[in-house]
Amino acid sequence: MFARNILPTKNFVQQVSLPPVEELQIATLSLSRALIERPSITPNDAGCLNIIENRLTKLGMANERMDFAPVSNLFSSFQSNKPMLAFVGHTDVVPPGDLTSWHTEPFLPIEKNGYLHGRGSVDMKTAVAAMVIALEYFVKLGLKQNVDIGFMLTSDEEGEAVHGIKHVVERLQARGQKVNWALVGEPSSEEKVGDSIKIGRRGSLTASVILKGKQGHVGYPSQIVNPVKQASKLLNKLQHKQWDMPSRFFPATSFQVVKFHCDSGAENISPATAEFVFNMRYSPKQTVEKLQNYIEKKVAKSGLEYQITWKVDAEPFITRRSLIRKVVEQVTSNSVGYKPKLSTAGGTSDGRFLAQMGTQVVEFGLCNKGIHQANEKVLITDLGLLTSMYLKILIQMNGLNA
Ligand SMILES: N[C@@H](CCC[C@H](NC(=O)CCC(=O)O)C(=O)O)C(=O)O
Ligand SMILES: [Zn+2]
Ligand SMILES: [Zn+2]
Repeated sequence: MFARNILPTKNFVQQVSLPPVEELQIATLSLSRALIERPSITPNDAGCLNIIENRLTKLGMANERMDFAPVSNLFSSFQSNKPMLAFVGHTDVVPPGDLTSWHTEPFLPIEKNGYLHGRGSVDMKTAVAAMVIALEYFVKLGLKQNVDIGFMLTSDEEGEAVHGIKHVVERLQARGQKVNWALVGEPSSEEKVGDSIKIGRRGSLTASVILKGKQGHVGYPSQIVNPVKQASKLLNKLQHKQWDMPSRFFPATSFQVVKFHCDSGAENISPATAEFVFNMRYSPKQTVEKLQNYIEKKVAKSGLEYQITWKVDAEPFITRRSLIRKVVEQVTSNSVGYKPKLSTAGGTSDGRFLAQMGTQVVEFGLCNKGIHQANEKVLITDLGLLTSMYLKILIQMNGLNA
């Protein structure tokens, strides 16, 4: 249980007669299936947002398409001029990859042994469906809406992520519109729904390095400079370096090589260049400048001519104390009996764009086992559970601001 002083004052959920979880599950499953059968490989939305837009319109929401071709974006709200709680998510999915690794068709939703199978079932069409169903039931309850409820959805989260939520946030900022709290539905849970929520994310930094040597006959080593020798020495150092230690909320900074290329075109010629790309997920103990300076010095030490190109994909962010976090913690512990771990592990998320506009961001969704893998699947019973928790969050957030 929580210490009393961090609990929101009242449990408003207790005062409401909630729909049966089974009913929520059936509705969420049906909408999830409709979304999964659309092959929305990033940045293609494949009609998912139209389905959602139609349902939100029926609830009396004002929908704005903020598309930026080929990306589709939807911003919806009740336009009540009250502080806003926004549900944030994406309809795009990563490509299925090697089809022979799949036991089912990626874009054919199949229910088998208690699981719903299909690309996007984990990440994150089911969570988008759960958000919509939770709001439909919340509206049906007829409670007073003390906060405006918004939806911010995109088809560009898995790809470049440049014309998706970032674009929507820029449009809202340009007209002075604020989002007070954001609930991102990325699959934050580990073993059981609600056992882990994300309260921030590490930064992401990518670099491409080209080391230039001297090509020549492999049988005359004194006449050649093989850049692979320097590249492997350098990578060995960078891959084994302890960049920093984990802190209370952040895992340590990590370094991963994602591409390595050298090819002279023949077996008896050493290559003229070695090229590699690495990605770092960095904690707030680092800065981009610090990492760049360190790595550039090490590359220069190779003694070879080189070229480095940097790309800052994401800055780290964290939401420390916030109402939305308290409410999510309260709802999970009251619903499933355990307090979620507060995490910042995993990839980056669109939460970073909202954090930049001062929004309090929390990510809470289904279990992330199998994310981006072949044979993606979720437990069907988890769908009802997640929807009921989203519904309780809506009830509690609206009560708290009465
Ligand atoms: N390429 C874009 C956006 C990449 C976002 C991606 N995020 C996830 O996979 C989320 C997974 C999770 O919930 O942990 C990533 O981290 O690469 C960019 O780099 O900006
Ligand atoms: Zn995702
Ligand atoms: Zn993803």
